[in-house]
Amino acid sequence: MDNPKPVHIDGRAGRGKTYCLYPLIGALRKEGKIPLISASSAFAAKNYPGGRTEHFQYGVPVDENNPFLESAIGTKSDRATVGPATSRYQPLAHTLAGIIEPARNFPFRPKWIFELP
Ligand SMILES: Nc1ncnc2c1ncn2[C@@H]1O[C@H](COP(=O)(O)OP(=O)(O)OP(=O)(O)O)[C@@H](O)[C@H]1O
Repeated sequence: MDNPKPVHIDGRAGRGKTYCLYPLIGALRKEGKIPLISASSAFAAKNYPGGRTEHFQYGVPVDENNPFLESAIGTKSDRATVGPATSRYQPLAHTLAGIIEPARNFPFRPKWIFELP
């Protein structure tokens, strides 16, 4: 927990992803940390207390004419280095950069990214 990295947890339905994350979320909350829990669908987000959809949590643009959900931040942009540099993560990277940079002295600093497909 002291050396955070993005963690991708994958697995077929019912294989224990939620079961694995619940104790981790609980441990982070017990330490006074604020895990931001989001999923690509509301159905999946509802599995987690406080879970939100990615488009709600990170302002992922939703545009039925643009299925690629690309933000204006380029993948090679400094602002995209916070998260994995793929178009899907650009809004997330943008949001995290916006939170982390001005908030160095603020206790609200996201550190771990658990990606659930
Ligand atoms: N290691 C385990 N030991 C005991 N029970 C487990 C374990 N892993 C999962 N389970 C149980 O299996 C069921 C399915 O697990 P879980 O909901 O975590 O799967 P999931 O991968 O998140 O599923 P989904 O993709 O449908 O959201 C749950 O009832 C959970 O309690």
